[in-house]
Amino acid sequence: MEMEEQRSDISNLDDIKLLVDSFYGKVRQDALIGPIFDREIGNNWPTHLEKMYRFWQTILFDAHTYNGRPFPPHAKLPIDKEHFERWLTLFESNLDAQFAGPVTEEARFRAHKMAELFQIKLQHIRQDPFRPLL
Ligand code: HEM
Repeated sequence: MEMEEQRSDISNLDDIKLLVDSFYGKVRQDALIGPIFDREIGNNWPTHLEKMYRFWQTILFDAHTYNGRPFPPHAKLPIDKEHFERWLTLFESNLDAQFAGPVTEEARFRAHKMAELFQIKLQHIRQDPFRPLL
């Protein structure tokens, strides 16, 4: 007999930790974007992961544990369309391998929106670095 698929939705902080840890585990192994993260983050992975738990907790559960500004750390990175596409591919395959449901769909939607917004902002600064960012 075939096993029924039993993915449940993202429903608590432990789920978010699992999502974030497994995603960045894959990111670090990726030949295209892994080195960019590792060069910037160096020994600060635990801090970055903590920040990302808070970020997703704030977005998905309306728990206001993140109050940073997501864009500035990306402003000077050598990232383009292909890097964002890879980021999203890894994010979605990792997401779908573990979770399913409305909160999962919200995570997918927000990841795409942020990637889109970051690319618009990057294009804007690269056109004219002296124009104010925000
Ligand atoms: C290839 C694309 C990307 C690269 C290379 C990248 C890389 C980075 C790096 C190096 C940092 C700074 C880490 C640190 O020093 O703590 C960072 C922070 C962050 N990234 Fe990305 N990122 C990418 C795409 C995205 C996307 C699509 C999202 C959308 C969810 C995102 C969300 C964030 C957030 C929320 C922070 C923390 C900002 C803060 O408060 O300091 N990133 N990212």
